[in-house]
Amino acid sequence: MKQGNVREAVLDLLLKIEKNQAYSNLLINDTIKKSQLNPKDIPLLTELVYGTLQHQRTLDFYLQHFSKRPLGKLDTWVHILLRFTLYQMVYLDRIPDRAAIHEAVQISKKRGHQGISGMINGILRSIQREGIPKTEKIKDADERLAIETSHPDWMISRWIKQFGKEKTEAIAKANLTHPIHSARVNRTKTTVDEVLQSLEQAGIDAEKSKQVPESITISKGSLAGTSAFSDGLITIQDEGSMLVAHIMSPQKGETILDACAAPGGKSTHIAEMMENTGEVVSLDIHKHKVGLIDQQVKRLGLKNIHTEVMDARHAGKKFEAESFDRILIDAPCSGLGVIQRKPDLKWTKSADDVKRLSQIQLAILDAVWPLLKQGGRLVYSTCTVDMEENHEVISTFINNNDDSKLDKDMYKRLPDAFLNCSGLKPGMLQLFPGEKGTDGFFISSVCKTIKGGS
Ligand SMILES: C[S@@+](CC[C@H](N)C(=O)[O-])C[C@H]1O[C@@H](n2cnc3c(N)ncnc32)[C@H](O)[C@@H]1O
Repeated sequence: MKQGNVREAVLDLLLKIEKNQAYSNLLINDTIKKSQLNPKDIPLLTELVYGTLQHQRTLDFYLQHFSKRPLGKLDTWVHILLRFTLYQMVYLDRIPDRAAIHEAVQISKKRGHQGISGMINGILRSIQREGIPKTEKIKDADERLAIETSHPDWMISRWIKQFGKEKTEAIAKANLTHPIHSARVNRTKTTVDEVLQSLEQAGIDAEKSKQVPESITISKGSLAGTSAFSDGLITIQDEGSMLVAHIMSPQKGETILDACAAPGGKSTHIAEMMENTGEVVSLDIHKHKVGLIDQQVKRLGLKNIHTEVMDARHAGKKFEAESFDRILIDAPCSGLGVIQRKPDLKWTKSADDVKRLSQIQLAILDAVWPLLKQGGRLVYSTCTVDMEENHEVISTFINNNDDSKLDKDMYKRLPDAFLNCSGLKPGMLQLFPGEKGTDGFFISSVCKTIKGGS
């Protein structure tokens, strides 16, 4: 397949993402599976789709200087074609500008009339001649940061208010870099060294993590088709997520509730730590997602996970009060910590989503709390960087429940590498993108006091 066709696939994908608000990662995987694309073209397709989504606002700032019409008035396909062609010109050194422009003009001739291809050619040639405009002229410093790092204003102002300017700049810049790929070794079946040997034979570059004992980091190659993956020796998982099971610290034979469990990354980690003893009850509100947990349980050869389709807010109807030793709520959230992997979240999420989600998070906490044994531990986590969904949800919950208290010893169960995290507070850890090479992630541990005890 010629490169021109790859770019047409990119245009179709970006149009679908823009119009249907479909998730980029799901759509790309689906397109790759269904299309006849030459495997050699897939890295370019992925780079153009993710890169354009990631740098969308900066690209629009540049384009607006050269377009006579407001960008919002252009046909969507024209706007998107300009965006991803400019992405190649600004960010991809290996593609000559004239080649990128030529491809854009060819596509525009197929899709539109002569006038449109002339306009596209005109805008792109002007940028090629004059260079991109400077952002220094943007007077408002917060708006400049938002445009330079391609984030919406509301997100940048929120982070500045919550974490300060310096931290916000670090988060926003880290969001533009490539995420680190890591995987968890299933120590019920094998060891880290054995997995590394097997991956080396499969041509994958991987090494032991310096941060989490059961983690390996991958610098080259895809794990999906390897025997280590199909034989259930590894699970692809970010190291921030791996910390959850460490903070839970489940003991052999315990009964654990994972209230929002699909696709099962953390349930399976907990079950592995319990070495196939006890029981992990894994709930999810969506039936098809519970099927995904079942697939992972089978692949990993685990015997101690029981799955059920259930809205965690109704768990009290099915399970007895004080019946679980530990509970995990890995809550539905805005996902602002995984922008490196899902850049479209910047353009689809809003401050209203954060508010709505924080109410659901609190409702789930309230519903499952009675199910925790006295003296037990509840771990709450999200993959977001936002105080309203994180610190505030936990503080509100603790204020409303006299038998709850922050677990001040939580840090003792963290691997040493995380003890100097800037977001570590008593009973709470906010991981920021870029700080420890993990996703932006939040974990809090809450203890249930024993009646009549302290
Ligand atoms: C962040 S994801 C969980 C990821 C999972 N813990 C893992 O590590 O693979 C949140 C999950 O909560 C589920 N969910 C949303 N609302 C729920 C509810 N009211 N009750 C139970 N599950 C819910 C979603 O379907 C989603 O699968």
